[in-house]
Amino acid sequence: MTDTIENIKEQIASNDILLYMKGNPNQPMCGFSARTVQSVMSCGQRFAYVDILQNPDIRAELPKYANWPTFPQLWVKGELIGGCDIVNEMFEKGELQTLLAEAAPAAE
Ligand SMILES: N[C@@H](CCC(=O)N[C@@H](CS)C(=O)NCC(=O)O)C(=O)O
Ligand code: FES
Repeated sequence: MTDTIENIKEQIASNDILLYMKGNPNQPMCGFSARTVQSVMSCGQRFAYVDILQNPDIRAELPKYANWPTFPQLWVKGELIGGCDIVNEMFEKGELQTLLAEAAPAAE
């Protein structure tokens, strides 16, 4: 359990844009994850993802660590932004684009 939390902390610390989702960006396994990854991809920044269906330990522990009960979860610069509803609302307002552009590492 502690290893899982350490692993989660490491993932969050080392990825400025990180999406915990069901399935992967090319093949989401749930409508909530599908809609969220669509918005994130539309912002055009590189992002990391973790498929929680392949990582049941993370699926079990992250909701407690994050104090957020469901997936997907979008984390930006070490902070939980939210799930499907929040991310899509931000996208529609144009806020997600700005947030991710500011978080993305400068192009190399
Ligand atoms: N309203 C939520 C919808 C997400 C949701 O309800 N996710 C459920 C079904 S995919 C979930 O993660 N359940 C816990 C689990 O499957 O581990 C959001 O905005 O993200
Ligand atoms: S897997 Fe059933 S609602 Fe997401």
